[in-house]
Amino acid sequence: MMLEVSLRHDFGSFALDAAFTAPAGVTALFGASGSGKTTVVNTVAGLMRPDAGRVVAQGEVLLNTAAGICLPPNRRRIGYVFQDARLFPHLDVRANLLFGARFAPRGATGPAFDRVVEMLGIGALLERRPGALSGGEKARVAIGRALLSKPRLLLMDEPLAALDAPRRAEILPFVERLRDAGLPILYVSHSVAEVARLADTLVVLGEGRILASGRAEDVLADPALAAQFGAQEAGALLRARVLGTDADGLTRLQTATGTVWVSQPAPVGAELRIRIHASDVILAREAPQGLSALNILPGRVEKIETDSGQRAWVQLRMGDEAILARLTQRSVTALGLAPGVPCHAILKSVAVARDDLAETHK
Ligand SMILES: Nc1ncnc2c1ncn2[C@@H]1O[C@H](COP(=O)(O)OP(=O)(O)OP(=O)(O)O)[C@@H](O)[C@H]1O
Repeated sequence: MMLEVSLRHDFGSFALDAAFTAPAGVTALFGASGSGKTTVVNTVAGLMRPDAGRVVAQGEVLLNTAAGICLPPNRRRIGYVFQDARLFPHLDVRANLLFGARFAPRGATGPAFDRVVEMLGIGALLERRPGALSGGEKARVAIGRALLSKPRLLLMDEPLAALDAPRRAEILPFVERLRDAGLPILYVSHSVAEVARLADTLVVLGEGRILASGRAEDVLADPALAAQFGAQEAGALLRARVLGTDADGLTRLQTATGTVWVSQPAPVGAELRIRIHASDVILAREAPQGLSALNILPGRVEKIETDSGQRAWVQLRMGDEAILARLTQRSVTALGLAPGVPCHAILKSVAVARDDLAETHK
């Protein structure tokens, strides 16, 4: 286990009682404003000491209030990227980056200065002060500074929240590169699109409690949690591999249960995540004929969750994966949907998670 966190804290007006574990990869901490995300991240970083808590990173105990252990932030080997970058205004970019390097422990592994500068595309900015940088450039320098401290874990607290859509789209590939390089990341976000694109593990926080924690695709496809993600944003994540491009330009993808076509070009063999919004799914009991929709996948109803309106969330199981559909309760009754019933999902629209992000924030 890469990270184990448990904490209890009472602010008086707000109490937090949360525990989760995270394997390697990107763990997204998702929750509404005020649900306690920053408090969790600050506890991991050592910026906050909870009433009771335990934090273990890669086997090393960073906090154990019961045993009186609480390592100071600079001894935790954790990089922290804040929402507002927090660069030193009187230092140029080079000096800001070198400040991070001062905290790198002797013998720690991680990319060297030149590599970080190249990876983040900040070579032309080294002599500038933060006041002369755009929001996206500041974010990249803040990531660079954190990386140069050679952390064992990177904490990112809504690093893109202060940025506009084009700037966000510019930074995300860098975060993906860090993920692919194997750096464990705890990523705070309340954007479902960001979570769908980046997260391996998803932890959902609500009013100081953990509502769910597990593989991102399982949590996103859980009908009991769909309301947390919102009627517009809720939807499942499927893994797909690019098979090729058809003569008409559509890209053919292989998912666990069938072929899916998307309009975005992608190289053969690439592993993609596709995101299917629950509101873009129609269910049919029989395989439909004479329909313009290209993407139809077979599955079996697993769970149905009615909401307070006239709607319901239906989870369709497809082997190891699942799709979520938002239907009226009238349709659920008319189709005779119940757990175990075989069904076909007609996908009105399928988006590659990467392009989906840009679209969602347009
Ligand atoms: N030092 C403090 N004293 C009192 N209450 C606090 C303190 N820090 C946080 N809180 C309260 O704890 C709750 C959780 O705050 P926290 O910043 O962890 O939430 P969050 O999920 O990160 O929110 P956001 O997405 O808005 O940043 C809030 O109600 C906040 O007012």
